[in-house]
Amino acid sequence: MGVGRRMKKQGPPAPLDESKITMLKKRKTGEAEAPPKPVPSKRRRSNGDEGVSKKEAPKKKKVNGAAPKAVPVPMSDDDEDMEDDEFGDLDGISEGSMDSDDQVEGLSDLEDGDSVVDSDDEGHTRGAMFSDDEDSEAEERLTAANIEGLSRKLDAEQQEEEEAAEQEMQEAAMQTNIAAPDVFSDQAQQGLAPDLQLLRQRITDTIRILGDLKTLGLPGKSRTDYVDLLLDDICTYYGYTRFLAEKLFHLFTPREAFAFFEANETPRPVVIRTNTLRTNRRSLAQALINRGVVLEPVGKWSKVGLQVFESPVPLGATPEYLAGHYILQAASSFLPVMALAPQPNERVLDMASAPGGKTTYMSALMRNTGCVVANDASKPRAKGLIGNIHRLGCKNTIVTNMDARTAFPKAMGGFDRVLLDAPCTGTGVISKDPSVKTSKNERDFLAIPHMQRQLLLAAIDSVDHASKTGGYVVYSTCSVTVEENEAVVQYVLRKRPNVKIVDTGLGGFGSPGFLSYMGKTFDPKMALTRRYFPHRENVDGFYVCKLKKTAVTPVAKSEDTEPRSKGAKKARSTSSTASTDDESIDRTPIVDENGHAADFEGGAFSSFEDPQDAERIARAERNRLRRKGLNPKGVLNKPKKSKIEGSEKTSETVAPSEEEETTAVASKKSTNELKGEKKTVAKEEKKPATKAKEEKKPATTEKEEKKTAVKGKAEKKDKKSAKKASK
Ligand SMILES: C[S@@+](CC[C@H](N)C(=O)[O-])C[C@H]1O[C@@H](n2cnc3c(N)ncnc32)[C@H](O)[C@@H]1O
Repeated sequence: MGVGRRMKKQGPPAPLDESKITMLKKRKTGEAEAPPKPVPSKRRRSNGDEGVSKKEAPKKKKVNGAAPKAVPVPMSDDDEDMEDDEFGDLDGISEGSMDSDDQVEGLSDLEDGDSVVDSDDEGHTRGAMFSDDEDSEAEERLTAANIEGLSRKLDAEQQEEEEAAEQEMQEAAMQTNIAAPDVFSDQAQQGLAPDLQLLRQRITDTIRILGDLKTLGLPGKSRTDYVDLLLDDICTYYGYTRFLAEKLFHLFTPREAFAFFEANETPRPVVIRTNTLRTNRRSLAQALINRGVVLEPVGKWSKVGLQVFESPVPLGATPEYLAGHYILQAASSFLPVMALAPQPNERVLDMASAPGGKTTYMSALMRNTGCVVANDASKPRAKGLIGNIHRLGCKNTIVTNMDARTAFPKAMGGFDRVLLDAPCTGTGVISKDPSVKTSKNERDFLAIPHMQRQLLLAAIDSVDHASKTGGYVVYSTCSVTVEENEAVVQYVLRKRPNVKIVDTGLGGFGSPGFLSYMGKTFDPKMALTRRYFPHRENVDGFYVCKLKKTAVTPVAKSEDTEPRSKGAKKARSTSSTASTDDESIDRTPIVDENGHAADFEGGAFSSFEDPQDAERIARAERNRLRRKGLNPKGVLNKPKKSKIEGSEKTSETVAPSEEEETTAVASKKSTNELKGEKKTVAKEEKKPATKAKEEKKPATTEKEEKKTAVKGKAEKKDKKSAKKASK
């Protein structure tokens, strides 16, 4: 982060939005309109900043007029303090704090039951950050050093608010004065370079019309016409492919979709996570403020996050960074770990862990006890993971480099908890990686969810359901699409009736998972899963689901007979109920919700055997042919040709061959990502039936070749004898 580069460009990012929690709190207490209660004196800050409202803060800056000053504060916290910080650092935040009378029953802080405080409450001093009853002097110095930067931030925030208000007023005026605009009138301009301002205007107009189509819609124009136009405009304005724009658009109302696309154009706040194995948040904040960094706690929901507004030094190269006191980590990626809640002395698996943001957080929560197996299939990425583990001082961590789909639970199983932070399309992090806008196609949305399903089944099978302390799996992605989230969870619920969705424990932060989408309904408990959006919570788009395993997964016969690794055996034998391999295998067939036995043919991992999948695959195939300029009906209805003879697919061969292709895409993708995994991929790509066909192929060809050779010789002889005769 350069010196104020981003600040100059676009002002500071808005603080992470906790309004959901706050609103809940207000609703519950009925205090929404009530003025802030006076804070008990022992919790008040003693630096004279009490009552400094957001608006007053900038005045102070003018009076002082000085740059953020380095105020040396002794780093006196001992180990005890470090633990304090992780689990209690925000206790007693000054102006924002409430005494016990104010605490809202049932609305506890996410980590330790503190009441949740609205950071936007009037009278709440934003400068009051690190208050601690025992150390108010240190806090005072710390706040004084940070106040200048915070003031600047507030200035910019205020300006932003004023601009937004003005824009809103203009829009409102437009809405009342102007009749419904004819958004189709300037379509003739298509083909010319788009006037972005006009385009944006048309986007907002179309959204407004869609909000009240009956009154504002033109006669003869349907909702679909308006949605089509809007999607075209969104693609042109923001640079998405039509395919992805449509997919994302349908997650929201048109108005909210616009907010989502807009939010993808601005970066999320820079956040760092305090490594409590090395320091505590207060000491870290103090050290960074001394370097001129402007920051504040990320929000009441985390005890270890710091949101950085401005830094005159690169955050990835400070002495504190090099000493492993913190890691740069998006706020939303704290959430899966918080949901997993690994406990000291547990055995935990992080299935796809590089570069280790979550692994190292788990290790810290476990206070370097127990064991974290951090796996990643990519060797280069695993190197980064090892670097972070060393830098942050994680001593309870083992790094493995395997394809988690096939390696677990064969190589190791019986874990107390498993985190699967799955590889995904990244539609939640478009602001970080805008290439997603154009690079993700239909094929990705088949292959990636397929891989996610395989990984999640493996995650479930790797957990010890009888763990005394755990038995949990957390599934997360940084994508917002339903295919990669609810649909994956729904699939594994069907395949593994021995798991159920449980509360993530992340409180009111985020939105509930979808209960239905595009005509498909999901498990009612899907509402317990959490979704996070850039435009709602000002964090990267994320999905978190927590599952509890309630019984052993039956193992396919082929797996039963396979020798287990020593690690897996040991894990099983140490699990609280299972003393031998045999005992740990529950042979009762697992049935799905329709009473059908779960299908474990061909191993614990399923392939595209679902009718739902087959349908999607067939659709993808038709689209592929269309893209090639072929008529799918013509091609697919052609009589079946043998695979050896031609590459063209017939209707009978579509589903299986697409399956192979999709698996190959998934495998190819992982091969690209994962060097050194080629052997596994090759094995998966070749199915026995295909193999057999291919093995036959040389024999057939040999025969044909011989025939041709004999034929050729005979023809030559004929020609020679004909020549002789003519002579
Ligand atoms: C979303 S990233 C993980 C980020 C990580 N959890 C963190 O917090 O730093 C997904 C990871 O999955 C890995 N991956 C992809 N396919 C995999 C597979 N089949 N088995 C294990 N890891 C895989 C990728 O290499 C990538 O590092």
